[in-house]
Amino acid sequence: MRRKLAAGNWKMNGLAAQLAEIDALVAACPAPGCDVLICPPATLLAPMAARAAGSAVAVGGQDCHRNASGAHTGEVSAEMLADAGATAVILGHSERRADHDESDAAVAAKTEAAWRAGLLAIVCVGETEAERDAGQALNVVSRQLAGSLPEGCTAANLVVAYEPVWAIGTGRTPSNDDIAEMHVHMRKELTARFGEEAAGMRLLYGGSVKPGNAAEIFGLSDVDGGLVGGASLKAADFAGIVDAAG
Ligand SMILES: O=C[C@H](O)COP(=O)(O)O
Repeated sequence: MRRKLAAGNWKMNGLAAQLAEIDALVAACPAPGCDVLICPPATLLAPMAARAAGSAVAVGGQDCHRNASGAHTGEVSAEMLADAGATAVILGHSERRADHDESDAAVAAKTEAAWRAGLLAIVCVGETEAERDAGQALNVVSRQLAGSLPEGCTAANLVVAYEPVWAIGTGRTPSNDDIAEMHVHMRKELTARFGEEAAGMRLLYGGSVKPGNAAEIFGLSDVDGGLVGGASLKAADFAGIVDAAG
């Protein structure tokens, strides 16, 4: 039985004043029925981890460099994330693939870096609207999985997040049938490559998840929780999504 995961991605949002939302989330989720993770901007990681210490809310990073340290101005390593209190890191988000030209190979290298630092890697995949319209969604995700996942993926070190690019921040979501089809497809691909281990890997859906649609989406075949952007910024909204996952 896979324990569901409700993961929040604050993206480039949040100043110190917003740490009050973590206090509220911790108070609202004393004993959640799923794993709960918030990935703030790097500037808030350490203070957020300190405030969430001892609670059911874990914190994670939004990206990491492939190297542990060195002359890479502006970058943050997986070791630094772990040092700041992170237990997980989002990798290969479509915004990073688009804004920073991250290739599948770069995402695979970052995944290995995350493991080196003891972090859970949450690897994102997903098609554009043009790719879906062209009937290529399954193929695109297969290709991304093949290139972005290194050897050695296990249920304990990997989560895959399916985020159709056109559903992110738009209020639009695929049909339930399309979400289920993709998740079943991903499980099949992961099983072909990683064998029985794939049965325990958690597959998240992301893209316009809200308290109002979370329970329905999380109830679909092979959907093991969500990666949530906008609706993770307010504790009241995210607590509703945590409830839906539990
Ligand atoms: O990482 C989160 C996703 O990009 C989803 O964002 P959203 O919930 O604001 O659509």
